[in-house]
Amino acid sequence: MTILDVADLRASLGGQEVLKGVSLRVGAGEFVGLIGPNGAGKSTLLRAVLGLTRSTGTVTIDGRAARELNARARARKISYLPQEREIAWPVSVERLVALGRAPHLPPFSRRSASDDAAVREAMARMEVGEFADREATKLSGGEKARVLIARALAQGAPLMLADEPTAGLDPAHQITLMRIFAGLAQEGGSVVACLHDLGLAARWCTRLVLLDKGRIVADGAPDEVLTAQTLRSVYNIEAHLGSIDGRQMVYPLDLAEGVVRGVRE
Ligand SMILES: Nc1ncnc2c1ncn2[C@@H]1O[C@H](COP(=O)(O)OP(=O)(O)OP(=O)(O)O)[C@@H](O)[C@H]1O
Repeated sequence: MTILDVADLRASLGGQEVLKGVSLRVGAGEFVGLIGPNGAGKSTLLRAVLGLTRSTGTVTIDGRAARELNARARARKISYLPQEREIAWPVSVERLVALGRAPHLPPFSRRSASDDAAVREAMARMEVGEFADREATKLSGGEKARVLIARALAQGAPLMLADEPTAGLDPAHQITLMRIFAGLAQEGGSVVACLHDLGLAARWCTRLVLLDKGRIVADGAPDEVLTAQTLRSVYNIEAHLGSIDGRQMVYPLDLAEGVVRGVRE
């Protein structure tokens, strides 16, 4: 079942065409890592899917044209974790996570028991329960990131779009998050996450989509996408490639034109 269908998406920012005809289908059960160098257009692609950046082409979400969905209906279909981790309001962590349930609540109604359960579960998953009563603006950068991820998880939409979700997280919480996203996919959900850590992307994603200069240049299983040649031509790096437990392993070593001593492909 296709949850997201993007066809010939084009977007321009500051007079430059940033997305140059991107087409992508994401099915239930997929954990897609959207990778590519800085400025490739990854965030713009997520924002265009959400209707936050003007674009041409078509976006279909769970069988319905995205343009026909109002903001609430869209938020029931897509959880979004933006790249910016600013928290504007001095509310408690628990209240902030609970905002994730807002698209599910009829106007002026209180949260139901199942909303409360979703909030508790999301907080437990991201291990933010211990600071439930603290003011969210006063947390550390990584703690704020975990709270915002918990809010996106509480939203409980079938599609999660996450922009650099592991940024600012310590290694244990990065792995926790990748496990959670892999778990969402295994339960039949879909995740598209912009990632710069190719090691995490290779290990946990079921599929990688490599964007470069506004175009998809590779799309497939991690070991098909992360080849020595693509790493050189798109990222300008040499990397050690291998496999652990049958999954692709990537360790960036040096710039492609740099001298890499003692390592042979
Ligand atoms: N508001 C804007 N006005 C003008 N140009 C913009 C704007 N936002 C983004 N861009 C440009 O569009 C291009 C794509 O940006 P985008 O943020 O989508 O890239 P990205 O792949 O997410 O990069 P990164 O990995 O650095 O986050 C970049 O060249 C960027 O400078």
